[in-house]
Amino acid sequence: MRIAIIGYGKMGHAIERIALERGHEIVSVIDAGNTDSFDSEEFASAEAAIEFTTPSTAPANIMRAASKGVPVVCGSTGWAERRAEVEKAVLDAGGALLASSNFSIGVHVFNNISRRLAHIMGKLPQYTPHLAETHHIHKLDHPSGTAITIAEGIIDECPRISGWEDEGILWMNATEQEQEKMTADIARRAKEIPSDKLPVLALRKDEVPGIHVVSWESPVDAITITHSAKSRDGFALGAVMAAEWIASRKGIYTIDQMMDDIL
Ligand SMILES: NC(=O)C1=CN([C@@H]2O[C@H](COP(=O)(O)OP(=O)(O)OC[C@H]3O[C@@H](n4cnc5c(N)ncnc54)[C@H](O)[C@@H]3O)[C@@H](O)[C@H]2O)C=CC1
Ligand SMILES: O=C(O)C1=N[C@H](C(=O)O)C[C@H](O)C1
Repeated sequence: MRIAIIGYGKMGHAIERIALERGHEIVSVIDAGNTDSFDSEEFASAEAAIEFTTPSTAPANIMRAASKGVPVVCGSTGWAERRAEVEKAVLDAGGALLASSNFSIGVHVFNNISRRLAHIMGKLPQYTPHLAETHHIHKLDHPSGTAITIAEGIIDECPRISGWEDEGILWMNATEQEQEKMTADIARRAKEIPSDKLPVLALRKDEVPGIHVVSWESPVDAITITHSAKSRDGFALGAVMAAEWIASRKGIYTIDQMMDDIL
């Protein structure tokens, strides 16, 4: 099928490689310097566009692609507050959108396990939850979109957890002295987080593609589940599969709808 790539950074390059491996044609590549290509015939000829850019640019890109009649798969994170506006614009344009904080099949499995665990923990008040995410130092948003999605799953399933709270960010490439200060700030903030809130901690280190850790701790033990991405290929493969899935559809879809359909 004919695919347009919006955002030719780390994910855009991985998506291009995997889309070509799966026999697709890349008809248009749009990055910050050539956004006028949205108006090109090549872009309009795409059967789906895959958007991985930045929190501030994703909403306009999705709406622009939808206005050209191209179904959109969006992996950009950090724009949740504009979701309703974007979805309305896509529906008004008669378009299609599947936006997800994480396209990896493994994260989909992990999230289901985390939800099940949270459901069980609803009956075990001695366990306190914690969520930590680790990503590369270039990441613009925190906590990660995936962490927010996992947190929302825990909140849905465990009645005594009514929300999540940002515990802070720890830059692990900082000097020892800076790290000590950040750790002290995080510890101070952690003490202020009420027991009905899930603390979410962000760590930034080197080129880590993405690690998410959910733990439930009681006075006598701890249960910990981890998803660790080995590269960006799992995210890129899921995004290309999502483009294949959405090409013939109209409307707003979730990753769960797609995964339930294909798995
Ligand atoms: N949903 C998922 O599975 C995943 C989501 N992400 C998210 O995807 C986004 C991109 O991640 P990376 O590729 O690692 O970032 P990156 O920084 O390597 O690439 C972003 C690209 O977008 C381009 N860009 C900026 N403004 C633009 C505009 N107005 N139009 C078109 N292109 C524009 C930049 O020039 C850059 O090439 C981030 O929000 C990240 O959190 C990343 C990995 C997996
Ligand atoms: O910025 C990244 O790299 C990633 N972002 C997504 C997120 O915010 O959850 C998905 C993945 O963890 C990598």
